[in-house]
Amino acid sequence: MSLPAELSQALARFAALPTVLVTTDYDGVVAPIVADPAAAFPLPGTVAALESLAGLPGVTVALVSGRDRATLGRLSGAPASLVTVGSHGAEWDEGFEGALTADLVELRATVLSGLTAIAGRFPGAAVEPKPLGAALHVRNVVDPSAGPVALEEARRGPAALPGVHATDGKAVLELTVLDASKGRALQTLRERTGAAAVLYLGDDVTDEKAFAVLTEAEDVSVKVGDGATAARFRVDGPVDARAVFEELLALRRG
Ligand SMILES: O=P(O)(O)OC[C@H]1O[C@H](O[C@H]2O[C@H](CO)[C@@H](O)[C@H](O)[C@H]2O)[C@H](O)[C@@H](O)[C@@H]1O
Repeated sequence: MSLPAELSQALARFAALPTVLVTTDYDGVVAPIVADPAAAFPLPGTVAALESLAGLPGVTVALVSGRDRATLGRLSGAPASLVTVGSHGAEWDEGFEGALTADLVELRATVLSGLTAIAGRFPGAAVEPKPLGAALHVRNVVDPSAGPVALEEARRGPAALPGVHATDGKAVLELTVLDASKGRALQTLRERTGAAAVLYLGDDVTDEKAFAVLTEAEDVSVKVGDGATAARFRVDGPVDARAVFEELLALRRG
């Protein structure tokens, strides 16, 4: 598989830097999009390439996902050498980015029950509980015209509660009680590693916050799939994303 020439050139410049941070979204990039969120497993070879990159001097690799961190670890099978950041940037190895107070725990329970009630009225809808909130999935709603109606009910209901943060995704509305940003997560990782440049691949609207902070000269932002984006480069899907990691690995190994 050959990548766009300009992307390959950017990867070559990136690979030549002393310290780099390789980051990626999970669903839609490492794992192809599938109907069942619990069955979204990595494309063969992608995690192996990331693990090999993480084993090279001067390279840090991180998965930055909307998934809760435990699920991200389980589904991805990521080895300990990969940093994992969950809940759209709010969930780290050391805990949440912010305090989950008793009030927020109660608010999270309200959000979960509100979304569950809505899902119960739309056959095929499902709720994915997360430590900081929940996601309402409508990909499998039986009546295709009903999915947007369910999402709109959620927007006008639980999403409108004070203190609730809503994020749109692919056939999903995610509600959290702590504000989170993949962009902030990348900035934190950049500071912690002292990396000269950051690579990030993402496929969804939430990834735009990550692309927005990749403003250094040798940063490389790659949109995976269709849709408006601020990323500098675009590839078609997870197979191409794997090719990006494999090409970077070959370049870095020299
Ligand atoms: O930030 P990401 O790693 O991309 O995670 C975003 C959300 O991905 C998952 O939902 C999406 O993928 C599912 C599996 O392919 C698909 O069935 C669903 O329609 C998509 O919205 C995940 O379930 C969410 O928790 C993540 O936040």
